[in-house]
Amino acid sequence: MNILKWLNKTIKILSCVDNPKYEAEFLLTYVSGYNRSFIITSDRVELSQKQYQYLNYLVYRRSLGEPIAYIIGEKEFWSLSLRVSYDTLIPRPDTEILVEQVLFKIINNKSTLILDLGTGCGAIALALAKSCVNCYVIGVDKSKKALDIARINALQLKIKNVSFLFSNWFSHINKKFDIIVSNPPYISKKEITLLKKDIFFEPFDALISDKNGLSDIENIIQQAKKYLFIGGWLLIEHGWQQKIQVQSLFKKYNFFEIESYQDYGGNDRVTIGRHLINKN
Ligand SMILES: C[S@@+](CC[C@H](N)C(=O)[O-])C[C@H]1O[C@@H](n2cnc3c(N)ncnc32)[C@H](O)[C@@H]1O
Repeated sequence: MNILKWLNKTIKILSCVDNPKYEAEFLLTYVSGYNRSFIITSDRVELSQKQYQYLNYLVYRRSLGEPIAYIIGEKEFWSLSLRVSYDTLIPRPDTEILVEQVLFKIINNKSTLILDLGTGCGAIALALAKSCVNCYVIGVDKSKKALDIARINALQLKIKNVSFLFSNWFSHINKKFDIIVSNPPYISKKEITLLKKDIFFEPFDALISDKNGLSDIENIIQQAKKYLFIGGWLLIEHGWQQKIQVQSLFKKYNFFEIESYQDYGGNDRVTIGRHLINKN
């Protein structure tokens, strides 16, 4: 079968996804190694039997809703190509807002010790470590399999000012940090049923939290001051409807300079607060 015929057939099969043409072309470039302009200008080129069979297998997986990132085992975040697996959440572009806040509002090239709670494939920790050579970042997770992926990513990207360790939130942390960041699970059990089916391929432990999605966020905010130097910052990613509740939790646990920031889609996404006085 030639490229044109395969594309036309695949675009129909993938009509259930948001952008079938883009995804069909993406899978074709991934399997064939041809770039997009070659695909467009040379669409009469025949696919080999091996390419054809492998492509159809990947398209079948995609048609069942499996995210492209799991199919190819990779996702770009902060211009870093990161390995992902079924044990890690797929990093989202919205999370780059949190990285931007740390780098441009708080650090300003100062030497800084950062803790990333719930690091998954290491996206936030690696983006911060790569962008700030004066920083040292520790990423923790309760999923040992996710930590293995994060360590592979650090090795492949040759990022040395980062390390990853097991911890159930703060359970294995015994020092203080300048900055604590987290993109914790924050989706409620009720809300998850309303989301796109792609999400059911991701680890539930990375997504769902009790108390309307706020249980892990509260747990982190409540404990964070013990692990922050005076003047240190806590930054938390949350759901677009959780800003008011998250700001209240920052106030309840005596954080100052509380502010929230929106993602690229204009949704409230990250709330930050500062530890200024030693009062619980
Ligand atoms: C929403 S994912 C975020 C992953 C990654 N930081 C990112 O932004 O792509 C939440 C992560 O928190 C981890 N996690 C959930 N509960 C945890 C706990 N009690 N202690 C440590 N990590 C936890 C999950 O395994 C998952 O990797």
